[in-house]
Amino acid sequence: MKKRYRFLFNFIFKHAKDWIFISLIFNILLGFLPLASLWITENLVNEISKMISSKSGADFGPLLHLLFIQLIILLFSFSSGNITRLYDTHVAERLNYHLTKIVSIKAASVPLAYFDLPEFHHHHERIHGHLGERVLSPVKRIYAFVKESLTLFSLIGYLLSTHWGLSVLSMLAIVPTLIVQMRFSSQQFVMMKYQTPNARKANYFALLLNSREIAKEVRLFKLKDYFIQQWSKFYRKNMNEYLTLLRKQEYIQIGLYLLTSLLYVAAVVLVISLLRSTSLSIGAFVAILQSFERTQNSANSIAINVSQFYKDHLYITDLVGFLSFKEDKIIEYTGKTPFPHTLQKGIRFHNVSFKYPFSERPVLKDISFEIKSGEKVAIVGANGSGKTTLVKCLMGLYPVEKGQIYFDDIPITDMNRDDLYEKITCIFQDFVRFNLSVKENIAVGSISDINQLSKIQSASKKVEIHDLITSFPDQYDTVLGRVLMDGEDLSGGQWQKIGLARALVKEGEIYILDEPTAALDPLSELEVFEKFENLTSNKTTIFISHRMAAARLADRILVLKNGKLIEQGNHWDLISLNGEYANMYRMQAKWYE
Ligand SMILES: Nc1ncnc2c1ncn2[C@@H]1O[C@H](COP(=O)(O)OP(=O)(O)OP(=O)(O)O)[C@@H](O)[C@H]1O
Repeated sequence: MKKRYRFLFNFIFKHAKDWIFISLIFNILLGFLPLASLWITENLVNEISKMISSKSGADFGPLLHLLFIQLIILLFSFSSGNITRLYDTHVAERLNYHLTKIVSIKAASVPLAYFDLPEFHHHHERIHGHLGERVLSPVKRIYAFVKESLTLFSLIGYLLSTHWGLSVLSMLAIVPTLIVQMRFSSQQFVMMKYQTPNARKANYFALLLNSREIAKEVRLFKLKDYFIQQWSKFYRKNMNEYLTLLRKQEYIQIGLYLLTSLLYVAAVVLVISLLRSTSLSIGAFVAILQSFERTQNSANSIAINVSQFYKDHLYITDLVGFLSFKEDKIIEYTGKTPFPHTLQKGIRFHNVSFKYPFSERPVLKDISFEIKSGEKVAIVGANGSGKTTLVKCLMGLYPVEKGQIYFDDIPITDMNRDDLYEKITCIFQDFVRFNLSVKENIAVGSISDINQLSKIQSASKKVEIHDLITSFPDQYDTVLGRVLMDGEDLSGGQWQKIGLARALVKEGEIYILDEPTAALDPLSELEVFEKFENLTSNKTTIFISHRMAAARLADRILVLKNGKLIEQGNHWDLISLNGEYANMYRMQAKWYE
């Protein structure tokens, strides 16, 4: 509780200190406005009735005086809404900017394994949207509470000065309203929380229907009806539950209005009897009825604000929960040792075993091998044998469960993680095709070089994509993809060259290619690997491929099967071993006979 509100207060204080004070003063003034209004009404009505009943000439002086004050009050009351709305929106936008930034930085810095956790995604989804407004909301509610309480107590005081029964009647409606409204809010929030998984599924299907990437499949496989049906199933379930709750709440709300109206009628009866028995002025009569109505509005407003505050409180809990999201099962490397300037000995896996944090299935089983500095290694094996997982562990994206990985005898657990990412370059099989310019698409390999066009050009020349790029009217500023704007579309093979250029632009120590060449024909793939080997001649390279002809080029081949390293050696060693590799090689050789 404390932590949440410390965060909230510090955050708003840091970015909207002026708003905290100005808004409070404004609300205090607004809190007394209804009482001032009533005082004017009472006096105006009395003054007018005096004028009507007066037989001698009317004195307009006091009336004009009262009308002038009334004008000021009206002006303040009408314009206050616009001014506060504008000021609040201004501050909310400012907070939104800062919070969206904090949330995005958090999402981009958590361990990769968090993205395997549905709870992490649900959390993210719940706090999504209008962050500034929602963070400001609890403070606005407190201020509104202060404002309405001042109004309520000043008016109850006014009613009390006339008759205690009037204040009792007006207060009788407050308690049930307060309880019911608070209950409504918590029900709605609980519903939103448990509906998140279904809402995410509905959004996912809606996204599939709108996504450019899968537009081909949607048409070709006639998936439209199936996806709409799935979307509708999840959407309607949530919608029906929400509407049922809303209906129930509306019925209760009508019951509450009935109670309030009865209390109002009782108050009117009491005032009429007072008119008859005491010397109550006509102005006071009008003001009492107005103030009775106004206390009900204030009570309602207080109840809504308290109950909505509860909703806001749950939201803040979620937001702070997301910002401090931690899953104990997921360990992080927090070492400080820098990566060696140049790798001397190489990489060593020592009895490494691994299973994904939320799975019981072992993926890597007791793996040990060494890669010498500058060596070219290929990893082969059937689908799901653990090749990508092995390189993910090597890059420190997933911490290993048992065993150790060494870089020149420095354990990965001691290594500075950012330094490690800096020295290892990997192009994955599903590398991202950004809807950004060619220049950016290549420079993401080493984003600090975004303005070094000669470096970017040199990388693209090496992978022979420079000529194509310069044939575009905007050359390196040409946008790739057509989602954000009217850009150029590249073929699968051309994109892969962009991917390789991305790897080359970074001057790393270790280069990993995880099948980024899968879309190329076997001969082109072979060519790319040969070329890549030459371009990175003195660097350590690891490439994963299903094509044994490409693996032949490697100094050493590691063969994985069901998470175990079953063979290693060069092509001829493994052929003469006549094991798994030789088998795969012969099978593939047959395709080309
Ligand atoms: N994030 C994850 N969480 C849980 N299990 C995973 C995750 N990623 C991969 N796996 C599992 O780990 C096993 C090894 O997957 P991996 O991607 O390493 O195989 P691979 O040898 O690279 O396969 P392929 O040749 O098909 O790319 C698979 O059984 C896969 O289901």
